[in-house]
Amino acid sequence: MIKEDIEKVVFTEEEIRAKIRELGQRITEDYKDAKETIYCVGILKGAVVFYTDLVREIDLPVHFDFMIASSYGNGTSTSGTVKILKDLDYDVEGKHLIIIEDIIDSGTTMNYLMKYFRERKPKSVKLCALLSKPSRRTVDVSIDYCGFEIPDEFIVGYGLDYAEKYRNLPFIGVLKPEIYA
Ligand SMILES: O=P(O)(O)OC[C@H]1O[C@H](OP(=O)(O)OP(=O)(O)O)[C@H](O)[C@@H]1O
Ligand code: HPA
Ligand SMILES: [Mg+2]
Repeated sequence: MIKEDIEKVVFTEEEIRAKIRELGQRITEDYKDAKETIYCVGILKGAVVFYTDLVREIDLPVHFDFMIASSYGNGTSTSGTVKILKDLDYDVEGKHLIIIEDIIDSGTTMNYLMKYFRERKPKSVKLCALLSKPSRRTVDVSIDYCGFEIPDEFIVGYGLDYAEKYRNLPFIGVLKPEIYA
């Protein structure tokens, strides 16, 4: 059972659900008068679970788009290089973009992607991240909608992986130290 590999639960399913409801309400309020289409851009794979729950809390018409970006490989720290494995499907010039991400850690991935999105000349671009580790930041990232700030601990679950495992845990937790051995 994968739950046996967890040392402690950091956020329960209920805590995550309540936070996502709050984020969805804030986004709905902020964009309720928007005339241009809103594109919700999920950064796969980590954001997939958060994305599907968050979009259902936004009470406005939105379009779906996704990028696949990877920089961690099988370790617990960034390789420093962001690989884009899938680009956006749509031309987003003049549109409102909401970038949906699971976690901002060193900031490497989002610092790189934000420049990339701005080059596409959207009408606006905002970032919504479920989790942020401010103490780990090596480059600047400004988060418009942040779920939880967390300390410097490697976490898994709710989309977040260690070596591709644990993404399907319904809560967020810290692994037992022997798992990394
Ligand atoms: O702020 P950073 O230090 O760049 O870390 C954050 C990024 O790292 C993880 O992705 P990863 O590269 O592991 O790919 P994944 O989304 O497929 O898990 C996570 O999903 C973020 O995209
Ligand atoms: O704490 C983390 N857990 C899983 N994936 C991650 N990618 C960046 N930080 C993390
Ligand atoms: Mg990711």
